[in-house]
Amino acid sequence: MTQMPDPQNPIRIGTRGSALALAQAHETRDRLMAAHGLEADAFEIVVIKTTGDRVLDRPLKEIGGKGLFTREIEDALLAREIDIAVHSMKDMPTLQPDGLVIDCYLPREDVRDAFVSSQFAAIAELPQGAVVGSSSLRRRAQLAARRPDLKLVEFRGNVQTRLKKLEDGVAVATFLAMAGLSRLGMEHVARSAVGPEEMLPAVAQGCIGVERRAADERIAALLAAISDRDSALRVTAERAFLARLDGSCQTPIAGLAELDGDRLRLRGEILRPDGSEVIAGERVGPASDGAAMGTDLAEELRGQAPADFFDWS
Ligand SMILES: NCc1[nH]cc(CCC(=O)O)c1CC(=O)O
Repeated sequence: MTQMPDPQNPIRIGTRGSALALAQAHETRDRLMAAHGLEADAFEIVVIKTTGDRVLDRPLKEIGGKGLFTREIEDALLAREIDIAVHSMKDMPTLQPDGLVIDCYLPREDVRDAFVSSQFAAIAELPQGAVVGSSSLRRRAQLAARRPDLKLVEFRGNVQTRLKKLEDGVAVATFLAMAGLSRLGMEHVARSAVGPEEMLPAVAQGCIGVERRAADERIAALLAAISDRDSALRVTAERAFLARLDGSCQTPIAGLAELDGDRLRLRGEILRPDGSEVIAGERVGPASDGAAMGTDLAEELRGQAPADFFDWS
């Protein structure tokens, strides 16, 4: 029989310390409590600082390397300092270290980006030459592709920091994930949601994934009860697409899978960082073929990309 957690031997949930990360860790804990009839004292939330949290003064692409927001948390899992790790799947490398797996995905939040501005209601309203803040390679490239007139400035930091920069007039608009805002109870900050036709979201945007030690059967059984099948199917397709394209985190990539019954529609897009070229495509097929569709779509887009498309240096 599976040994249930108790206050003497709590399940240790590893997470980053940002307000959003903590909200996601609490959501995971609450779902586990509800699924297994446990009290909050059966869990302990362990905050772990990552390189991405520490280095705030440089653009992410300069700090470079994969797993900027995840490596220290995975190390803690492997060292048995925590039992599960809660992640924004958007920030996760496509491969997990030996000994770790992610096979639990929570029901997905809104996948769209939010347009945030006190003066303007949507991208189309931005005047010629307006200054927009974003440090996301994808959002910057997508915006530049649509609106080459806009001026883009770096905008690092958590939601509160970025809103403060807007207030201070560093830029007139920025973008945040709708999912992050709604998990923080800050939906009101979004002036409008940007549809996937206008801005295809990042792979796995809005999806929380729970990582564990592959050999930990007790935790596997606990997590199975809260794993969402639709999220898993969609994120599997999107991450297969990403995995086949990836390499550096220097290539702007977007991808979104949606389910209609058992049919999965996967859209994908790669861009030049300056938005001067966008290569997009889609696949539709049975949901169980998501991974193959992702790989296949990635191959198609790679096939259309000029030889220099993936070297940015
Ligand atoms: N890169 C940071 C990050 N990772 C996940 C989210 C939002 C929540 C999500 O997409 O699940 C954010 C912030 C943002 O893009 O506004």
